[in-house]
Amino acid sequence: MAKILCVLYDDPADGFPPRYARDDIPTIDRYPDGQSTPTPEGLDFRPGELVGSVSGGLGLRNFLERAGHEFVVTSDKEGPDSVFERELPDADVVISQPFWPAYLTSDLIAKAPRLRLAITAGIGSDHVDLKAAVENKVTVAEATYSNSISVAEHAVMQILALVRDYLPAHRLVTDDRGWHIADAAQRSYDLEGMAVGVMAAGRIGVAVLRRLAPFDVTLHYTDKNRLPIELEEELNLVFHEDVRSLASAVDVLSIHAPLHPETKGLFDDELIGSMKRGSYLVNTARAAICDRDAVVRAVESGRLAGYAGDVWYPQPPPADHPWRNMPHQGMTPHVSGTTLSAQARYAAATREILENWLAGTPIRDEYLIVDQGHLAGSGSRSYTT
Ligand SMILES: NC(=O)c1ccc[n+]([C@@H]2O[C@H](COP(=O)([O-])OP(=O)(O)OC[C@H]3O[C@@H](n4cnc5c(N)ncnc54)[C@H](O)[C@@H]3O)[C@@H](O)[C@H]2O)c1
Repeated sequence: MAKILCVLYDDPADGFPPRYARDDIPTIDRYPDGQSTPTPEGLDFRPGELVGSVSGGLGLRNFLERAGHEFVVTSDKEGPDSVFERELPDADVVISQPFWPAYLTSDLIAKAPRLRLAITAGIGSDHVDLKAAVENKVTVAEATYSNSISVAEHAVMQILALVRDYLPAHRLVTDDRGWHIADAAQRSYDLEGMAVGVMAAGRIGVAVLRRLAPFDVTLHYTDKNRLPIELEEELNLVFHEDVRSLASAVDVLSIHAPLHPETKGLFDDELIGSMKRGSYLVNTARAAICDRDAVVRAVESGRLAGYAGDVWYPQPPPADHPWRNMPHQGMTPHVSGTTLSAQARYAAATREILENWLAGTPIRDEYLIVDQGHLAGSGSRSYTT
C-alpha cells in the first residue's frame, strides 16, 4: 500500500460556500491541440466544486482509502516541524500545486527514500528540484493543459486591466462617492493598435496570442521552439530570435515561459530598461523570471506603466513584499490556474496519473516532466535541469 502526501492551500477563510455561484461548468472534451481532457476511470466529486483546498483533497480520498492507501492532506508546508516535512520521509507520492507549493528541494528528496512520484496538480513543476528528481529517479508528472486556457484568460484580463487602468477606476466607484472622470482617464489607453508580445509561445502563450488577435494589435513572440509557419501566417505573428529583440519592440509583454535556469532573473534592470517607456509587463508564469526589485524600480520610474500577474516568490509572499503596494500594479494571488473550472480538470488529471501509477500502467507522455532518470514528455520540450 502506498502513502500519498498531498499539500493544498487552506479552505476558504469563511468556510465553504453554502451554494456555488453557478450550478455547473461547461463540459470540455478536448484541448485546443486535440489532446483529450483527463480520462480517469472514476471521479468522486462534482465538476465545479472547490476540490483544490485541504478539505476538498482533489476529490481523491475515497478512491485512495477504498483501495487501502494512506492519504495525508495538509496545508502546513514550511520548515522541519511542518506536517509536510514530518510526513515526507516515508511517503511514496507527493502531490503539490504551484499555487501553494511544497518546495521539494534536493535536501528533502534525499530525506524521502521511498519517494517515487511527484505530481503537480496544475502546470509548472519548478517547485521540484528537477535535477534531484532526475538523479533520484523520481518521476515528475503534471496536469498538462489542465489550466492553460484559464491562465491565458487571466493574462488577457490583466493586460486590458493595466492598459485601460481598470482597477483605479473601479476604486473611484467603491471608495469615493464622487464622479472623477479625469482621474479615471488620465492613465487609460486603448489596446487597439499596440504591439503585444509573448515571451514563450507554448500552450498558454499561443492561447494568449489567439485571444488578442481580434483586438487589432500587432502580435509578436519569441520562443526557443519556433511556431509552425501556418500559425505565424494565420495570426500575422512577428517572430523575434531572442527576448531582447522582443522586449524593445512591444508596448505590452506577457511572460509564459517555465522557470528554469535559462529564465530565472531574466527580466532584470537591463532588460526592463530596454523596453519602451510606458510599457506594460504581465507575468502569470513564475515570479522569479523577473527580478523583484527591478520591477519595483521600473513602475516607480515610469519605465513600466504597469505590472500585473498572479505569481510571487516565495508563495505565500511576506506581508511586506513590495509588489503588494508598489504603484500601477494589478497583482492577484496565484489564482489564474485554479478557477473552479481548472480544478475539475487538474483534479481529474491527478486521479488519472495516480490510477496509472498504482496499476503500473504508463502515464500519458504529455503529463511527464521527468521519468526514469531523464527529462521526459512535455518536460523535455520545455525544461532544462
Ligand atoms: N499562473 C498559473 O496559475 C500558471 C498555470 C499554469 C502554468 N503556469 C506557468 O506557465 C508556464 C507555461 O505553461 P504552458 O502550459 O504554456 O507550457 P508549455 O510547456 O506549453 O510552453 C512553454 C514554452 O516555453 C518555451 N520556453 C522554454 N524555455 C524558454 C526560453 N528560455 N526562451 C524562450 N522560450 C522558452 C518552450 O519552448 C515552450 O514553447 C508553466 O511552465 C508555468 O510556469 C502558470
